[in-house]
Amino acid sequence: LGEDAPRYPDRPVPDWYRDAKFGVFVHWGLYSVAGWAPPRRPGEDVPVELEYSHHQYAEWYANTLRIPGSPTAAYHESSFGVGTSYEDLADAWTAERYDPDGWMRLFAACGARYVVPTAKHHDGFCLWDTATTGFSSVHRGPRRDVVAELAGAARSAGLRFGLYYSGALDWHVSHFPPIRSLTDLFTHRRNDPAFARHCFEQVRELVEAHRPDVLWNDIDWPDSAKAAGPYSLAELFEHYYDLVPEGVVNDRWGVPHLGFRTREYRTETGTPAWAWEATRGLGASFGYNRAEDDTHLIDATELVHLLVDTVAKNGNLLLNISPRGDGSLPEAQVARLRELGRWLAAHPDAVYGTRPWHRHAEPVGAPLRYTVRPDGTLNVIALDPAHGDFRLPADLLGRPGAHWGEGAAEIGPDGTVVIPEALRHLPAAVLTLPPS
Ligand SMILES: C[C@@H]1N[C@H](CN)[C@@H](O)[C@H](O)[C@@H]1O
Repeated sequence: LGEDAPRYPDRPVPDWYRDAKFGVFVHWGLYSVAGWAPPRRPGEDVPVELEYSHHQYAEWYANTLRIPGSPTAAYHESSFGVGTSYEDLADAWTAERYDPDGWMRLFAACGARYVVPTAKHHDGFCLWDTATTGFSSVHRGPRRDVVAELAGAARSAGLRFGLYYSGALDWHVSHFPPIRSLTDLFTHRRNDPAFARHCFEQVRELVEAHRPDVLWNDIDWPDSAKAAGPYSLAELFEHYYDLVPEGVVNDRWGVPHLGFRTREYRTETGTPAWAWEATRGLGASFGYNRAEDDTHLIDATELVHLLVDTVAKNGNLLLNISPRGDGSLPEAQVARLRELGRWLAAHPDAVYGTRPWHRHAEPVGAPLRYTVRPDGTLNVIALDPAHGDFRLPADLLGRPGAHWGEGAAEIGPDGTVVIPEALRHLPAAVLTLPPS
């Protein structure tokens, strides 16, 4: 870094974030009106040359639509007619079933401790009362300050409130050809000072109006803001932390300052020492995709396993929900969220406030995950207990006081742990071992 490179703060990730473990991501925006992408089931892939023309992310609709011959271009014309542009959809966005309080009460009931809605995605449509553009939910479509309503509803529901911002891409103010490759993704974006100021001013509005507990930037930030000076990223971070002392940022700003690291539809292989967050949709898309059905969604048991595996590896899970354009929540997604919430409500001490053990799982043998409570109690979490009894690893043999929640656990001299019949239907059963 040159001598004029700005100095970035070195801040620990706040305990509230590390203790929270589970958040809900909300991708809701103009793209939710069309709400369509080529659906993709778990494990399905497309050849790399079709990666962007057949993008599975429905929130990429504005880009995919511009790729000649793409399925999205065909869907758009057949659904909205040849003369309708993506931006015309802004006036068709009524959000008549949008219920911010209902959303947040549901997320809190499902065990989320924080929520991160999109304030502006790559399409450039802003969901707050911004002075920087008329392309917003206040000036067009819903004619509502969505971010303000979500911030109030989240905090009334006892949730920490974060905001997603697309710092690298804003297709409303950029005039590049459509992104058709990973190379395009990093070249078809503005890095000029005018755009850097535009982004700075938008995020400053959001920070000053809503004091978001999380600033979740995506992909990168305009390069011209990475040197010291007015409208620089360093200045924005300083302003943010002054106003939000317990605030935290992610790792997608393109500078040597980060809070938690992010993994999108991926996980960590081991247990990193740093705080990180796994994020994914319930299906293959973050934005609502009407072409997805139950077979495209992760099932509830896998969801519990994903959360437990992530927490055992020192991570948080930021699970996305995709509201429809009218503001209603897809029932199949809500059902999975509620199922996860039921498991979490019955096993809060296995997750919230825990920290990793010295290993997250067993290299071979029983599918176990480990977390440690603040008092040193070890949670031995058996995934899929229906598969029956398992053997405790040698370093846990002989530790007294093993419990299954209410009752003492039966452990044979060879370490065989009998899973009570009453627990075998659960996505995961939690055996506790008192501090050694
Ligand atoms: C959380 C996801 N991040 C990607 C960029 N990696 C976005 O392109 C995508 O639309 C979604 O917002």
